[in-house]
Amino acid sequence: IRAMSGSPAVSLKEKEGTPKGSMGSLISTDPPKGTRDFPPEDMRLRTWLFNNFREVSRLFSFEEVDFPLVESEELYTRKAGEEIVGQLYNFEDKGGRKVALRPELTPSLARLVLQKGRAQSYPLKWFAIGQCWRYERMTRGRRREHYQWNMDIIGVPGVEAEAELLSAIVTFFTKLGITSNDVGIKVSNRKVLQAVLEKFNIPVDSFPAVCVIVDKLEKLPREEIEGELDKAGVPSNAVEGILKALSLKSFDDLEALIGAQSGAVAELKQLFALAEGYGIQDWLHFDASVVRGLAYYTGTVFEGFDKDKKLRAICGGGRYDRLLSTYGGQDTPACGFGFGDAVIVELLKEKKLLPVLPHVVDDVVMALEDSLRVPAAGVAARLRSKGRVVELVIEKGKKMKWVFKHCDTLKAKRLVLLGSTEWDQGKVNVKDLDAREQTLKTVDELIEST
Ligand SMILES: CC(=O)Nc1cnc2ccccc2c1
Repeated sequence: IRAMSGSPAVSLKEKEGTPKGSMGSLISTDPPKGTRDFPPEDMRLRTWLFNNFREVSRLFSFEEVDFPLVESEELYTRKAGEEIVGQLYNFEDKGGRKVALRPELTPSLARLVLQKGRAQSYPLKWFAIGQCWRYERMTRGRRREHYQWNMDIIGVPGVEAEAELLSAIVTFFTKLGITSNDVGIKVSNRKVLQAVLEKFNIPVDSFPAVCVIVDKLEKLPREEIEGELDKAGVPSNAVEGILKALSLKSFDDLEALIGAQSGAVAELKQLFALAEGYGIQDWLHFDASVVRGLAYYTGTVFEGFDKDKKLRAICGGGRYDRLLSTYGGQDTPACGFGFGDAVIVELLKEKKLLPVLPHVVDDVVMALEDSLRVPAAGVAARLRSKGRVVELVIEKGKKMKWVFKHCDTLKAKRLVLLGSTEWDQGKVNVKDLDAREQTLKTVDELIEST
């Protein structure tokens, strides 16, 4: 798009050496800061990844749903100090509505569940793949958008739901060639922290904020965490208890701290027993330090991590039994996960598991003279109606050397040439590029042989 010369509509970055088109200087061709374009090769990888997301969701009998990218800001105005809320990509629209580009998909899913109400037969097993946004002021150079795959189960109070979700995640990793030597899933339960806060008589409504704070334990210095806990109303003697609880390594330690009758222990034991049934136990690791950074989790929490510890969390999720009631709806048990499109690609690169995805066609069709372009279009149309991927050469003046190179790039299986000598006999020249044979065929014979 060339900015009109004279008074440009867009702010032009007049850099010397900016190529000058006929109408004026070039606008920036970069996408907005923190966002990506998907040119063909990158789009093929994204499509491949999303097709795997969809295939696993299908195997687990989940149904696809979708929602608008823009949502009312009130869906995300949680007060627990979450980073994702602090970086809301929000604005006021021309109708004065306070809206935001969604930073995650779960609130939209909860809204849709509430909208559909009990008209749905529970449990609901829904999945979505959607772009999520954040606005980071600091030029940390981090991305401002990514795509997330979400799977959610609504209406199942037991950990059978979490077990299904964990099995789906493992199925996905396995499908891509990732093993339990490469990746693990840390599993814990926020009821551990809840029990500790109760022991120190810390008010229940500070629970979400405390979770958001302690989720940063491995990212911020200890004194900063303690300062934030203090501001959240956690007495200093409780801090020790909290940190101790988060460092526990076994169910026995857990029972010793919060008692064998605690919900957390029972749920975790049952979840790990179910995992044995799925055969995914090698992937799961109890780790009390996992809390996740979203305020609304209430029970099981989990996150996928790479065992080389080079990358950020690959995916994450948990149980959020109170989210629907915070939106004024009926309390409904729910759990789900989010799986981003960025870290997984870094992991596949690390493990040399990135697929090679050339742009592949079946047949290349070319008229050797302009006078044969019309019949060539007919040949292409008939091949396409048989489901063949056809690249019809529509450029002018291409020679044989060029078209063979083009077939090689496209990994074409056949080259169909229309030349007047053969065409006068009603034939086309069919080159089988794999078998390196060529035959003259009528178009009918060509179509039949496809
Ligand atoms: C690695 C990466 O791209 N993370 C990322 C990128 N964009 C986001 C946008 C919204 C919420 C979380 C996000 C997370």
